[in-house]
Amino acid sequence: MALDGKIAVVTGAALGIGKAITETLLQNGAKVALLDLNETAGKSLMETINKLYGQGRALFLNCNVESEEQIKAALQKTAETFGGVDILCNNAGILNERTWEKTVSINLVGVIRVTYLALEHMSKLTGGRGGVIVNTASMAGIGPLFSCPVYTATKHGVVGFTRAMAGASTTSGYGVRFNALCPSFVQTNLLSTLTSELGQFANLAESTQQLIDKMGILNVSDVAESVLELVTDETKNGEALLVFPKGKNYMTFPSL
Ligand SMILES: NC(=O)C1=CN([C@@H]2O[C@H](COP(=O)(O)OP(=O)(O)OC[C@H]3O[C@@H](n4cnc5c(N)ncnc54)[C@H](O)[C@@H]3O)[C@@H](O)[C@H]2O)C=CC1
Ligand SMILES: CCCCCC(=O)/C=C/C=C\C=C\C=C\[C@@H](O)[C@@H](O)CCCC(=O)O
Repeated sequence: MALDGKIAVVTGAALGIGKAITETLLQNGAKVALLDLNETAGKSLMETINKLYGQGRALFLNCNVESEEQIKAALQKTAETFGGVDILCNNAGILNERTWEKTVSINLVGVIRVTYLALEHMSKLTGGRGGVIVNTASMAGIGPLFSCPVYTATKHGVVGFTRAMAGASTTSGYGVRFNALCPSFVQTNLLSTLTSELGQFANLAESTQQLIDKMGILNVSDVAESVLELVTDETKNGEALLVFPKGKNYMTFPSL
């Protein structure tokens, strides 16, 4: 799938991995709607992008993925401004084991909410052109992180949702591919604030730090390059792409 003229929506686009995904999609010719609840960072990024890539390539929309109303409005505005939706990157996420219901609401329910509303614009069954959805899960969506059980559960949920939606799409004819991105540790705010967010599992911070030291830390641009692969390679559907500092590989699941 070539990206020239394609229209992408990225959630959690203002900072971290979402910002890098946005930049990579723009560098490859897409127009991007940046959805985030951080208005200051989002607007500033949009201004920088439009100076760098030309006016009208990016649109910031203040959108909390917990709000059905805000998601609907953001998708409608994207479709009206750019002319449809071809690519969705469900990337917004938090790690907080104290406010764990919020972690579930953003990381898992948010992905489902945005997906269902975006499919109204993307699915060939409802007048869309088809396209691709990439969900930012995590390596914690494949193997558990002991210091954050709820975060782990949400990411396992995202991987399962992605794989089931890929099958539903193929079987029903949405014309939309679904893939999950599963990076190991990445240098972002989420990682640097980790120890204060573990709640009752704070005693496990040290062993998690040992795991981080052992596995190493990715930079956001490596992760964004993997998103580009999942977006452009039309053979990929229902995949979970593991990304490590030393490389990447597609997860093989047992066939039941
Ligand atoms: N940093 C890491 O080590 C890893 C992160 N991930 C996942 O990558 C995704 C992005 O995380 P990072 O870039 O690391 O985090 P980050 O904290 O640097 O950036 C997250 C972005 O999402 C936005 N956001 C948060 N809640 C939101 C909401 N309710 N609605 C809309 N936007 C919201 C924030 O304002 C921010 O711009 C998350 O889903 C995270 O779980 C996955 C594997 C590793
Ligand atoms: C705790 C910080 C989470 C930061 C964001 C994120 O999603 C990063 C995930 C990175 C790697 C996950 C690896 C999981 C490995 C486990 O399945 C197992 O090998 C080790 C478990 C031991 C432990 O948690 O201490």
